[in-house]
Amino acid sequence: MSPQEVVQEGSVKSAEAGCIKPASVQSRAYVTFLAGNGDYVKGVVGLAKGLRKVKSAYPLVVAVLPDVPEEHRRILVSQGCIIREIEPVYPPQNQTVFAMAYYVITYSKLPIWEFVEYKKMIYLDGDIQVYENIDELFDLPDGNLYAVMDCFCEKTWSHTPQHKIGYCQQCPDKVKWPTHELGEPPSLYFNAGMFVFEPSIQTYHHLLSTLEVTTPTPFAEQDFLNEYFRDIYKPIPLDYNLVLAMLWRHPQNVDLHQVKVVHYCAAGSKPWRYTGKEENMQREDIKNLVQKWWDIYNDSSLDYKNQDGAVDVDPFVVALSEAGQLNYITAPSAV
Ligand SMILES: O=c1ccn([C@@H]2O[C@H](COP(=O)(O)OP(=O)(O)O[C@H]3O[C@H](CO)[C@H](O)[C@H](O)[C@H]3O)[C@@H](O)[C@H]2O)c(=O)[nH]1
Ligand SMILES: O[C@H]1[C@H](O)[C@@H](O)[C@H](O)[C@@H](O)[C@H]1O
Ligand SMILES: [Mn+2]
Repeated sequence: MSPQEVVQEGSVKSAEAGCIKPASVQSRAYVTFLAGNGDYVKGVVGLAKGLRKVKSAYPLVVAVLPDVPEEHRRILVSQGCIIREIEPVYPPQNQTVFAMAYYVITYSKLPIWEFVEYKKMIYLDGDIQVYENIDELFDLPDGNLYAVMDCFCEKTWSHTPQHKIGYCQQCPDKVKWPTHELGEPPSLYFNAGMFVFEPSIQTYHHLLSTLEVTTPTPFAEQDFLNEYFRDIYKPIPLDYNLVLAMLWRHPQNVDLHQVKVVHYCAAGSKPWRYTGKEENMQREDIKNLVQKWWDIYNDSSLDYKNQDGAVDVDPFVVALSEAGQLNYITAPSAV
């Protein structure tokens, strides 16, 4: 039997466990985003293997831009991922200087709202690793966007009033927000490398039409999503997206033993590019976390083909998947 099975009305049969899951549970997936022909594909392979290691019950969908080469798509399918090609989304023309020049491509994350064959999804950046099962987040009440609060202390934030006065929402009592001079403190702000959301075509169209009249800002789609979802944003514990700078900026807020998800976003921390030369990269905790990522990436027992019950992927299914035609077909559970 092929691992991919067509969703029948109401329920789906899992090839691995042979059990019937209600449609409401089956229509859940993790989703990540991949652009270009560079090395981020390694991050996504690591993520697929990490989700498998923690026995996540849901597949990993990879939203790929047209510039992701065939070879990379094949690698991802062979790791049990579902490939969905998306069209790029561009911000309006502007002179904006992004915090990182390449953040211009992260607006292309927005088409994941079109994946309405899933009722609920958890978005994860390709530079994230999942060390404990987080499937429970799918059970959070509908109607909100859930994510972890960001930290404003790194240099990338130096353009903001928060950074300039030393205020951070992670530690709001350390330097108090000067309400007398600046009015109300800024709304809670999430890191957009991880969030729980509900796909919706209506929301997608509204996101695009709003983007057309929104001036780009340094944190690109992260700023945009924060503004757009301001009223329904609900913070979740930082264990679900440890932004690495928290380790040296707010160590009192972090208990590494509790952390389930690590986001290798600090400068120099992407495991597949790690040299140890950048600031803070010689810390023992960072070296351990980079090693932990490699341990999963290099563990061949976590390759999809080596999983009990996994079947070699049918090349025809691969081709269809690459063409973006498999919207209504599920991947095996646990990616
Ligand atoms: O060449 C690239 C660059 C990025 N990506 C994808 O885009 C994601 C975002 O890039 P980074 O993870 O390098 O960026 P940061 O973690 O520093 O960025 C943070 O800020 C960004 C824009 O402000 C986005 O919101 C991003 O999701 C958020 O985690 C990557 O994980 C990856 O999934 C690629 O596929 N190829
Ligand atoms: O999303 C960005 C990014 O992940 C940065 O690397 C980090 O410094 C941030 O605080 C942030 O907002
Ligand atoms: Mn990231």
